[in-house]
Amino acid sequence: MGTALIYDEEMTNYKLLWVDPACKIEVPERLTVSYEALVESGLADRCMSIPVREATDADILLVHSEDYLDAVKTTPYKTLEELKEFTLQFGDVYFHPNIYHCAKLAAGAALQLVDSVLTGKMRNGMALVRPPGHHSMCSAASGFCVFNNVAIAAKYAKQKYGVKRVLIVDWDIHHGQGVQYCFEDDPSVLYFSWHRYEHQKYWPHLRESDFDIVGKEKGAGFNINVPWNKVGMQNSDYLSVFFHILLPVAYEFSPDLVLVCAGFDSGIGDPEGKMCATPDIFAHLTHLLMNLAGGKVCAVLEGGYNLTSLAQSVCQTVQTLLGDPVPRPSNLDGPCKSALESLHCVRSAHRRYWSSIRHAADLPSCEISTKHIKLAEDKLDKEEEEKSAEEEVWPQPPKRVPSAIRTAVVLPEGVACPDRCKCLMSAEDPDPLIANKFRENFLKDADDSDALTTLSSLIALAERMEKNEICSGLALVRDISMAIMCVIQHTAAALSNRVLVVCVGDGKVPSHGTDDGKTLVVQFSSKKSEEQKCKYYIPVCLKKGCQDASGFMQAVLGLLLPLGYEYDPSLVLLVKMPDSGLCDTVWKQLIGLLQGLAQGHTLVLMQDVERACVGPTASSLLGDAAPSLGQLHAPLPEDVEAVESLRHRLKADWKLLQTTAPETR
Ligand SMILES: NCCCNCCCCCC(=O)CS
Ligand SMILES: [Zn+2]
Repeated sequence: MGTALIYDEEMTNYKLLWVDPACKIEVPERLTVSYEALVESGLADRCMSIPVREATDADILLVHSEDYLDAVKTTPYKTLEELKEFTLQFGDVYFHPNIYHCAKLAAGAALQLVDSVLTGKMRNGMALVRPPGHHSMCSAASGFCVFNNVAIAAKYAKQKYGVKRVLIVDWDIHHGQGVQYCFEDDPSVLYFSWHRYEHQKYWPHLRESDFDIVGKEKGAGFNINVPWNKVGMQNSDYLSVFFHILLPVAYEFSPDLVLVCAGFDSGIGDPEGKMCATPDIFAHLTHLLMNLAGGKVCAVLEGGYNLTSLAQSVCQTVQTLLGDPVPRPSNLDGPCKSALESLHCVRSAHRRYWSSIRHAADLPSCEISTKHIKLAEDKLDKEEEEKSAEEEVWPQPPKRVPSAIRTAVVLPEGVACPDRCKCLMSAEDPDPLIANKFRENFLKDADDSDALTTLSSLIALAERMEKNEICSGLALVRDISMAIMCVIQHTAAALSNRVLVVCVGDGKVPSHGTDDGKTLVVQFSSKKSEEQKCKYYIPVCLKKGCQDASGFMQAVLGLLLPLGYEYDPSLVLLVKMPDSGLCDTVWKQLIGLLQGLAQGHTLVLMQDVERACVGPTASSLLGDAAPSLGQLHAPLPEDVEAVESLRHRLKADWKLLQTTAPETR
């Protein structure tokens, strides 16, 4: 199954017909530059183009009132003066004779995308639409939005396909208040939004956009607001919120469908957002969502007003939906103080609803109250306009060239090569020099020619991954620790290399290279390790080892991913120790998530008895979405304690582990 792309140039055929400074940025070119960038980069051709359709009245009435729909229906026949008059009843939006038609196409595009994914025709997809939707409400247009495309899509998915739980991730820089109002008492739709807020000083200046608004009645806990109280937020800030709020809750919620209010005004250079996150961050945000709901992710364009930044961010998102490896997360230097305060506030507001963040520290009541400096809005907006917007510049996103071979395997005799994989067995005798080195350093039994063959194939695989000829690999070996040593020593030889070694299960893991940081070892096991712990050797002791999905996933999302992203390895060596107790679905989730690192260069080592695991492992390495884990129960208190105490001990060295602002004395 492929990636759907839904776009129709008819949606460019409306624009602002009068002077209105607040609306002048919402131009037809937003859509043309996005689509043309996809065509130019060859990404459009790799997608399946799905036609738009007009949303029907019934579709629109899933969210909007009849009065509102009837009123909007009159706009095509209005004169310019009547359109201006009609517009005055709403805020920061404009009407045009053709905008009703385009609004029906935008909503219809989202529904076509949902149909393609929920019928199983497509794996995931993106709809490039305007007008955007997330600000529009039951009976009102707002913030350039006429119909709430994503809210309609969520209602439609539940009604037509019986979808039980929908996750809406709104990474646009504005609060989608229309979505919040639509689902605030609905526990079947989890709405997550971050947004520029500045303690209510920023548009739309709503008290209900703050972190303490969590949803109503049965919907309490299913509305997550992350206010950014300063501009200039960077990649680290966004990733920290994913690792420590969105992902733990999303995995606990276990959605059947993920809808993204994909606004790119949260990217660098945008005049509205004034943030500093670079376009490649959207590759990571998309990737981190792609193992939820069995990969059923539907992204619908919302905002984005810097045409360069917008086009690059759209390409980063679509290329990730297509399954291409994501760029390395360069120089993440940890979340800023203001982001940590927001993180702390949101986690403490939601800890009572979600067991995955139950342990979050409570808010000291005095601090960080939701300061509402209600200043005169027009004064503020004017201030905003006056400041000269210095042109932001940022580097081109790195080229993301998929390897010729996605996954290669090194298997013992008699183990079938999984389909879509390349089997590597060095037929010719290994280079005598290397063979001797192996004999001296690794082989217990010098004449063990099998081991020699396996090791030389393994190194050949690692070398071809380094050259990006092969993206990921899987090897079945008899002696796991020998294989680990061999790969680490080989890889460490190249100066710029850093290897993240992730071990699941008990067993001795070589600590070679952890003293100088060339290697970072994270081992999940049920045994306390007596090994001296240092910054680069992190044993994670879980009560049931890797058998309890909740505890394990909490450790992966809140500990392993932040560490891995901050460490930014060139290779991930993922080792499944014998009898790790890890079930296939959790194993596949782990493989899927770790491919966000090292441009997807994941090398999996398993004991040669694990033949049954070759197929499932290969499937995940090939980019197939991992099956959903189902709703996760509360992690064991011991596991929460273990992960929390590790995080507290390590956060001085690893800034992405922080979830609260450092004590300000
Ligand atoms: N520049 C400061 C004034 C704020 N103007 C807000 C205009 C509505 C934005 C809505 C939007 O972008 C949809 S994603
Ligand atoms: Zn926006």
